[in-house]
Amino acid sequence: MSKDADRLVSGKRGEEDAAFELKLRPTRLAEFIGQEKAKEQLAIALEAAKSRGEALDHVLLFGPPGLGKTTLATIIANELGVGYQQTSGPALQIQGDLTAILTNLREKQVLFLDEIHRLQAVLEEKLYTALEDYTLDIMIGTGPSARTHVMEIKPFTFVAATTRPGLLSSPLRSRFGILLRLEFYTEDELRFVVERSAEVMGVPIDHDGAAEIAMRSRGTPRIANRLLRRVRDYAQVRANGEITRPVAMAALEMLEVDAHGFDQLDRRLLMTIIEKYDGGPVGLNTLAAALAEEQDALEEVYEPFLIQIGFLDRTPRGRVATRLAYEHFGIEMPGPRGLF
Ligand SMILES: Nc1ncnc2c1ncn2[C@@H]1O[C@H](COP(=O)(O)OP(=O)(O)OP(=O)(O)O)[C@@H](O)[C@H]1O
Repeated sequence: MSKDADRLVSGKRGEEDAAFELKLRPTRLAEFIGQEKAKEQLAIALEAAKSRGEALDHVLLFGPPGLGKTTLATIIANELGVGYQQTSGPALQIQGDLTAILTNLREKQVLFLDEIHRLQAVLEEKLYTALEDYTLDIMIGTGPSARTHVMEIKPFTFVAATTRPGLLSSPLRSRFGILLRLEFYTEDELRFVVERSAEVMGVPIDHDGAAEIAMRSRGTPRIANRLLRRVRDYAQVRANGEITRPVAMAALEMLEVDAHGFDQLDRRLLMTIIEKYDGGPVGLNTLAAALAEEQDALEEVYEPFLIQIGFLDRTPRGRVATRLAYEHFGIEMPGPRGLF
């Protein structure tokens, strides 16, 4: 498991998350909290496809990890009443794997491909005709006598997810009719997520306890659910089992998750920019080296939330700590730079 997935406040799925997520995952669109824009767009497309009796257009879901992309893919299949199959870019290694999946598709089913930005280029090209007109070019034989056979496959709905839409080629992007961007959740929405999960898990929690967990969950349901599990343990061992605000606060303090949901790594990231690079700008690769972290993890997982809450700026010359970041750490911001 990567270092990042070990973090309590990472949006990436860790091993322990998987089993819980199966239980906690909403199964219908009406149970899916928040993401109103994406939900409305999807609801209309679903109804239209159902009334025409056709396969739903291909869907691209994008946004930071843990916001509900996999959940939405399963909801799409449930709402359409069709089969669901899941794979991922890194899992597909050879052409034969993809061919086998595509030729075994059932009518109008959903095929979900996670991390599509990590799909190999040869496999991506193979997908083009499958997505465009439900056909597959299959090579028969080798050498000069090789022939291409065009094979028909069943109409299906391709649902792909990515945290890095910018890495997709334009021919691939153009094959999706429905593009859904998932945003960070508000604290109120996350409170609902926490209350709903607590109910499913049979954990007593009051309104304020749920609000405290929501506030520290970095706009991300996966983190909210993970913090809820840790706070539940604390409540059972150190309190009477019920999660109230003081119990949640004490548990999260012990876990070193602060009021913004920052953990040590966020603090280290911002403090490195402030102290070592005078607040920035500092290039992503330099920053990654200074923190001994992977560039991808910084860009995909840590930065989006810090940017969203206005603590970090991504400029053409590099990353910059903002006034809010200085204020958070009680450090005076240096005066305007580059005047002389
Ligand atoms: N809108 C929501 N309402 C309630 N629970 C949600 C919602 N979105 C996500 N969750 C919860 O958060 C967990 C993570 O969601 P999901 O696995 O769909 O994230 P993801 O965006 O696909 O992440 P990744 O791309 O890392 O797989 C799920 O178990 C689900 O319980």
